[in-house]
Amino acid sequence: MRSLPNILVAGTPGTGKSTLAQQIAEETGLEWLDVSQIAKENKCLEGYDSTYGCHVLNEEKLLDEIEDRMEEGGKVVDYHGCDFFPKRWFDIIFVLRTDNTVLYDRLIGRGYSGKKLEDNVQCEIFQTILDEARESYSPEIVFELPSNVSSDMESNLEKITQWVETYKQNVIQTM
Ligand SMILES: Nc1ncnc2c1ncn2[C@@H]1O[C@H](COP(=O)(O)OP(=O)(O)O)[C@@H](O)[C@H]1O
Repeated sequence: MRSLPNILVAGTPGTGKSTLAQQIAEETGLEWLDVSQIAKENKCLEGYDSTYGCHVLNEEKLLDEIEDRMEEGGKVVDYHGCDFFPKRWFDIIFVLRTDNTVLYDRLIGRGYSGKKLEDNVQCEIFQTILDEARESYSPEIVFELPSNVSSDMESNLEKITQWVETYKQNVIQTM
């Protein structure tokens, strides 16, 4: 058991991952690894996908980049995909879920349109990320959390903070 847990926050773009991950870090003292930023800074992005208007992630390079920090424990990672991370890295996975109409408005607000908008809303409708998480990790460590309104965010933060506290207590008891 790691002395501090690693948490993955997954979900379709716009479901609130980076907002929640930052709040978890502030509240619990765990360190937020901003994977998108780390990928940019360390040249882990290559090629350009014109349909989605984004760069293609070199997953192996990103994993090498964050491996040492992940092995230390005490990290919060947020990313839309979750199947390419080593299974051993995470103690718990939260998948944020947002109603399609709410998500649609958030993505429009972010400037998404056309196929990029449609595909992301469909990804949420078909619970693609939740299925991916359940297939990639033990289902008992994968939790689905609603993320429609700000009170959802607050209650998610409270639950996760409580979980981290319980984890720390269990570590102390097993020492
Ligand atoms: N539960 C929520 N209630 C209200 N607004 C939210 C909620 N979750 C996210 N948002 C808003 O939606 C937008 C996208 O959130 P963000 O954290 O960037 O999503 P992601 O990292 O999943 O792409 C932000 O403007 C954020 O404030």
